[in-house]
Formats: sequence, C-alpha cells, structure tokens
Amino acid sequence: MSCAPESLARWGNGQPVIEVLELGKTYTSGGVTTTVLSDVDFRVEAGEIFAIVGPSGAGKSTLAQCINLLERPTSGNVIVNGKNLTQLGSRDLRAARRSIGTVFQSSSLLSRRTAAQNVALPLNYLGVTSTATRERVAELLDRVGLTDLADRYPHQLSGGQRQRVGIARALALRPSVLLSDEATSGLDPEATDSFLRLLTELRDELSLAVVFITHEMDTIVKVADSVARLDNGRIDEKGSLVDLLLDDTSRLGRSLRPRGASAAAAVGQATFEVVYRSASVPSDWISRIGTDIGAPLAVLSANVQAVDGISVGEVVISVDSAHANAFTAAAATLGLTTRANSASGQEVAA
Ligand SMILES: Nc1ncnc2c1ncn2[C@@H]1O[C@H](COP(=O)(O)OP(=O)(O)OP(=O)(O)O)[C@@H](O)[C@H]1O
Repeated sequence: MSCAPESLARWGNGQPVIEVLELGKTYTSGGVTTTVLSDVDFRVEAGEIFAIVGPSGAGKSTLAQCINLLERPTSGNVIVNGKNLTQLGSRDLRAARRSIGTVFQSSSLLSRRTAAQNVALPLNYLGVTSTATRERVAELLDRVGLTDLADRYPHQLSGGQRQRVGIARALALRPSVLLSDEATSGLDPEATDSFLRLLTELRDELSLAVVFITHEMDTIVKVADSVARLDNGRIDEKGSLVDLLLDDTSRLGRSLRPRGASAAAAVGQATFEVVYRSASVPSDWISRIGTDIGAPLAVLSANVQAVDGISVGEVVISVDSAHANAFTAAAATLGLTTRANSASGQEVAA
C-alpha cells in the first residue's frame, strides 16, 4: 500500500456513500474452485471519483458485477448509504440497487429503442407515469446535451453520444453511486475527454460517489480523486491520485505519471530522471538549480501537468558530469527526487 505521509485529498465529508468490505468471489465448476476476487476493500465518499485500474484478467468486470450485485459476492459486504446490499432479499435488493447507476461500454444500449426510450427504461421498469417519464427523460437528455437527438436509434449516434445516453440512463433514478465500467473504452480521445468532463460536472452537481473502472492510465489522471490497482483479484495499492503521483516509491504512481521519449544527452553529461515529490516544487526549479550549481541543465523530455492545482510528473535532464552530485543535492532541497540513468539507458538509483 502507498502511505504518503500527508494526504492531499480534497473531496468529501468523511462519510462513505459506498463501502466495499473484504469482498471475495470464487467460481466453482467441475469440482475446481477459482478465486477471482479476494479481500477487496475500499470506500468512496460523496463527490469522489475512485478509479480502479488493473490489467486484463485482474477481476475488474467481476468486481463491477459484484458491486451492484448482478453477481453475488462469495464473501464480504457491499454497503450503500448504510444499507448492506449483501444481506437483502431479492425485493429489497431491487429497490436498493436503484442507488447505483451503471454506465457500461457503448454496446449496452438497446438497439431497437431510441435514445429517449433507452433513457426511459429504468423509469418504465419502475412504473413511473408516462408524463413524469417524459419530463425526466427530457431533463436528462438536456443535461447531457442530446435533446436534438432524442429520437435517434443507437446506430445513428456516435460512440461518444451513445455514452451520453448511457450516463443519462444511469442517472434516471437519481442514484448516489455511479459505477462506470470501462465506459470510455473504444472512444476516440475527443469523445473520451468530453465524457470525462461530463462525468466530473455531474459528480460535482449531484455529489455522486463514482467508481470508475478502467485500464486507461491517462484517463485516470484526468478524472480520478483516488486510485486503486487491482491485480490477480486483490487491491495491491491505493491512495489519493496526487499522493500517488508524488510518491516516487509507488509502482502505481510511476505507471500513472505521464512519460515520453527523451532526447539523447551530449557526451560528458550525466542524465537524471527527476520526479516531483512535493506539492511545493518551485516552477523555476531548472534555472534556480542551474544558478546554484553554476552549470546549465538541459531538458531532454518533460511530462509535467497540474493535478488539483499541484504540479506532478517527471522531467529528464542532463548536466555536466562534474556537477552531478551538486545537482542531486540541490534538487532534493526543492522537493525533487532524482534517479541517475546509466549510459546503457538502465536506471540506477542515485
Ligand atoms: N464465471 C466464471 N468462472 C470462472 N472464472 C471466471 C468466470 N468469470 C470470470 N472468470 C475469471 O476471472 C478472472 C477475472 O475476469 P474479469 O473479466 O473480471 O477480469 P477483467 O479485469 O475485467 O479483464 P478484462 O480487462 O480483460 O475485461 C479471469 O481470469 C476470468 O477468466
């Protein structure tokens, strides 16, 4: 687990909306038992986007199904607004499930129903009157910017538009939890950004607790407040996004930090990978260190961005080898961690 000394988390009032406690899932077939999830434990507050990332086969889809109890967990609890879903009978469970709205990949819309009819589905199942349904659907389609496309069928919509219909449908019953299961998979970058903007706005407007399941690291950096990594059915690391990005010992933080190819250093130069590990690194650190040590720094690549107003990322720089030690010492005083790259390109801890 990542344990950054001082959390920079900004969301919530401390009260979880959804708690997933020691959740486990096994499948038994032909006398063989397969464990897919073990001891999965997390809490999400109102207004928080909690991302779950993991490689293929890690158990993400199974976890999504267990959270809304489409699959029964073998062990553990799922508690939403203080109600333990795993202990409810089927009737009460149907009612409690309304507090979780789910957006899946775009294919989940019914192809023979229009956008408006797809959004109306949860209201139809609930027996809401046609007048009230029409009003609510109009309100939802307006909110996701699709009023003009209400009568189109899914195949007449772009992938991004289909996902907007999906999000409107997920919100139809005013849930307090939104579960997004690979909802941006297959969308182009522009449609992905537009979906993420909408998700963030809705999270703020409706104080939603969002569980955001994905395998896309760059998406997480754009949207998440906190992140957990699922591997082999277990959460092996979790923390606030900013804490993880600033933690140079975190494997998850490292995989979340944006990176790109670096230019080659000039002969006689030492190369360093520099990681922001403090929220207060001065923006002019390159010139400050250069002046301090009396040698210029060359930038070979830079991948720095603001997350929650804090600069995070990595910069690869080179400096005259004779000044390498002075450079690492000066960088440390400014909240930067340095890692020397050897001539072969392999990293060596400095
Ligand atoms: N009904 C089942 N019976 C046995 N094993 C299953 C069953 N459903 C899923 N699994 C196994 O559980 C593991 C996790 O599958 P899951 O689909 O949840 O992973 P995932 O992280 O969503 O993967 P992907 O990103 O590829 O969709 C896989 O090894 C899968 O083979």
